[in-house]
Amino acid sequence: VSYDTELFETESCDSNACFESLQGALEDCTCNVDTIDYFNNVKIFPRIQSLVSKDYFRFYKVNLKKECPFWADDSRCAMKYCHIKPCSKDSVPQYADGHDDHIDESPATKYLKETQNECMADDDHNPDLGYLNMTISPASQYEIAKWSAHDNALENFCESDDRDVDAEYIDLSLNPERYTGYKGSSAHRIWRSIYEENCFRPKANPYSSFPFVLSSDLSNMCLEKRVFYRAISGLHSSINIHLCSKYLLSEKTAFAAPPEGEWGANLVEFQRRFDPSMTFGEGPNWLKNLYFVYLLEMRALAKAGPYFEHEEYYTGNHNEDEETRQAISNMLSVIYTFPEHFNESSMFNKGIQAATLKKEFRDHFRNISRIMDCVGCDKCKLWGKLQIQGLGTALKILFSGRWDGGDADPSVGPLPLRHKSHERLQRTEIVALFNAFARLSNSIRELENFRNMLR
Ligand SMILES: Cc1cc2nc3c(=O)[nH]c(=O)nc-3n(C[C@H](O)[C@H](O)[C@H](O)COP(=O)(O)OP(=O)(O)OC[C@H]3O[C@@H](n4cnc5c(N)ncnc54)[C@H](O)[C@@H]3O)c2cc1C
Repeated sequence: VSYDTELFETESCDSNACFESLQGALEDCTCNVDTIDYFNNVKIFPRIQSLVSKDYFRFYKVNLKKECPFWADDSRCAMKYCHIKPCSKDSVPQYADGHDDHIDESPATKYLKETQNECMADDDHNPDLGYLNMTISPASQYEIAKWSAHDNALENFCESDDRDVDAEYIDLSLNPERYTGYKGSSAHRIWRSIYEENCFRPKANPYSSFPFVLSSDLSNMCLEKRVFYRAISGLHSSINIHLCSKYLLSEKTAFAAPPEGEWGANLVEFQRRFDPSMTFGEGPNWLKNLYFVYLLEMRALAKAGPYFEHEEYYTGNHNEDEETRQAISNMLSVIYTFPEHFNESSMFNKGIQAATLKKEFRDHFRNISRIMDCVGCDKCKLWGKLQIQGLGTALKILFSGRWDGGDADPSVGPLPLRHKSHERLQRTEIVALFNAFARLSNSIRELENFRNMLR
């Protein structure tokens, strides 16, 4: 299948085709799209959005300066107006020299082949739109210092970059996920590498370009590999829905535009990305994958519910901490009532191979989180890292085994809904999981807006 770029240059049709196919069963779970639409838009969306505006969830500690382990630093070499000539032979590490056709699978060279021609792609970046606002008020800084002291006193077993010297708190409310102008070969290299990390492509990639995986091939994959692909694809959809719903409609310099520029929903952009006629029929499947990853994360929240209900949510402000805990309990009580949770017990249970597959699953996911350090736009990197860490936390709850057993609640039928566990999560994991779920919830809500625009 070759990718016909002309398709993307045609005017978008005003058909409702992406929504016509976006209904009914989701596959790999018992649920359907309409059930989730109603449940999310009416019950979950208002609760989770209010929750993530609380201080505990508003500040996310992350290291955005980590070097990309796979290719020469993209953001530096692709920056507009950079006076140092980007990617001159001397500035590129020896392994990226481009003369060696030999490809090995060591991390540093794994994705190298594509990097070599792409460092000059200056037009793919707009530093203004990708600008990350690092402001934290002095009062917040003081409070945050107290949080760190509190957290450091706890035992921590998981590796994450919030302890790196370069890790910094970022106020998520100052940096909404929206259109940044990050596109072209640099963004494609990231997505391609991520899908390549999905060892789980059904066959050696026969496609000369996009799409990386055809949905018709998914039925040849085992459930675990399909779940992996669908989770990543669902996240991809969510990111792209956000950039369509918060699109830069007119620049600040345009006549009569507000000083910030005018931001809002761009239906043509949405259709270009999801209409079946523009995506080899794949768009509606990519949207279904969004619902799928939403179910996955919601199930993780339910499973670790007893733990979340009793976590401290420490910010030093006792009243706010208590409010946060109550808001979480309230949202979880709604989540517990969802009738058709994703059932992870059907995964990784087929004999000896299951353990190997599980390890592979985890390793591949870790690699994806490392690829996030290669994203060449700080704002995209921030939200990419957060959402991958959130999804990783959900997978850990579902599949590490550490949240199984205990006192599961048998009153809810064959799938024990919530499990007591003595495991703890780090602050960044909790912040990432709830914010990631809030992003997915917001995407499903935004789909409703696009659906209404097409009526
Ligand atoms: C981690 C990350 C975060 C980003 N964050 C932002 C952001 O905050 N704001 C912003 O404006 N841009 C962001 N981008 C860029 C954005 O995702 C697109 O890459 C960019 O807009 C170019 O879009 P495109 O139409 O060329 O297709 P892309 O989205 O780049 O996709 C490449 C190809 O993948 C296939 N594909 C598309 N969607 C799916 C799917 N859901 N499942 C499976 N396959 C799919 C298609 O064949 C498509 O042609 C981010 C990119 C990355 C990698």
